[in-house]
Amino acid sequence: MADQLHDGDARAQPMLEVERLVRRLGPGFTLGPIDLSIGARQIVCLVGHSGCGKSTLLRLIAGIERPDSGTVRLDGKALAGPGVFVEPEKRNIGFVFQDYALFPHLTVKQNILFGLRKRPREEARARVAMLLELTALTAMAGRYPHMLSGGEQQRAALARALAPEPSIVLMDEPFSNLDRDLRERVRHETIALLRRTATTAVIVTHDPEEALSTGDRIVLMKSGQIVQNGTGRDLHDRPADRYAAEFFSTFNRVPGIYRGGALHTALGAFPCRLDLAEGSEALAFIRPQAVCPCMALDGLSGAVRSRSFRGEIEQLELDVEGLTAPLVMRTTQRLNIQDGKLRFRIDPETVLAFTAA
Ligand SMILES: Nc1ncnc2c1ncn2[C@@H]1O[C@H](COP(=O)(O)OP(=O)(O)OP(=O)(O)O)[C@@H](O)[C@H]1O
Repeated sequence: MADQLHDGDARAQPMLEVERLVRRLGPGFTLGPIDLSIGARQIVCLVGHSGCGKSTLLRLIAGIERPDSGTVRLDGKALAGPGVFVEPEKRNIGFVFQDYALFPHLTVKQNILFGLRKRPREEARARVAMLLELTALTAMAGRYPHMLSGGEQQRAALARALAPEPSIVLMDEPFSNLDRDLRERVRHETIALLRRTATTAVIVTHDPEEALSTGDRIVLMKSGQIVQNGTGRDLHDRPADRYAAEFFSTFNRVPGIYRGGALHTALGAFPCRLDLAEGSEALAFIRPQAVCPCMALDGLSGAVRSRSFRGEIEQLELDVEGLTAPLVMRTTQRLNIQDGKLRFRIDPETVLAFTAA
């Protein structure tokens, strides 16, 4: 699988290394200290809610912003650190901005050629032709940016960023200007292109699904810090804390008491390990799809408060004795509910437990 393949690369050959990186922005926000290592050919998604510092970290790597302390190293060469600061244009880093920032007065071809000014003419021409073909823009080479669709502009911006053969490409919310359908297709094409050209990339997004489906690794940030760094499966299935859990999924939060290595709730006891004293309050995080309809008479039961059919799945809210909030259930089963009551069980495999505070 791609995940494992690229994970292996990260350990063998770190390409971008960020160590103890700190940037203070005014009195209210400090980024870091950040430690991050990215392997060659990895695609890393930087995610987190608005204002958590994703763009600031990207700008520090690019050199658009200067760190207060810490180091940035690319291919073993220090770009920022004590007594060192390499200007952005000398970093061998490609950048794709949210608005693509194509030069409006230059054609697609001229935009791509821009980063190749110092190359011999023939070599630059050949490279532009290759990139136009890769991005399926050959027929549009003579058009100006305003004559392109959003998806085409995005591809042109990527071609321009890839032209000088950068060590790494940084992309800040590169798909957010596209509408939903186009967004998925352009994202797919972009990732395929990054793979085909064996490009290392860091992509900023605030969209959890986009991160899960795009990144070999996901770096989740909160208030200027990295909360968790791992594969999509790690972050989705084994979130480090409540913030990480709730960033990627919705949950029923069911209160309970931690005792004897299990969380005892109104829905049963769930084995878990928490750094809490016996008898402490804690929360079970139960995914709606872990609430499963069942026939067993000794199972749990709830009164159906609402039903919402959504095509592939149906979402229900159940009033369950001992719970103050309705329990949300999502199922692909077609339910035949008599007398407004439903029996269910909880799949304990996916239940998470967190401290209540
Ligand atoms: N030049 C600046 N001076 C002071 N504060 C700043 C400056 N630039 C950004 N900030 C603050 O730093 C924090 C991080 O900003 P940043 O743009 O890195 O977040 P982000 O995670 O990329 O957010 P978004 O998803 O909304 O783009 C925010 O609270 C922002 O208001």
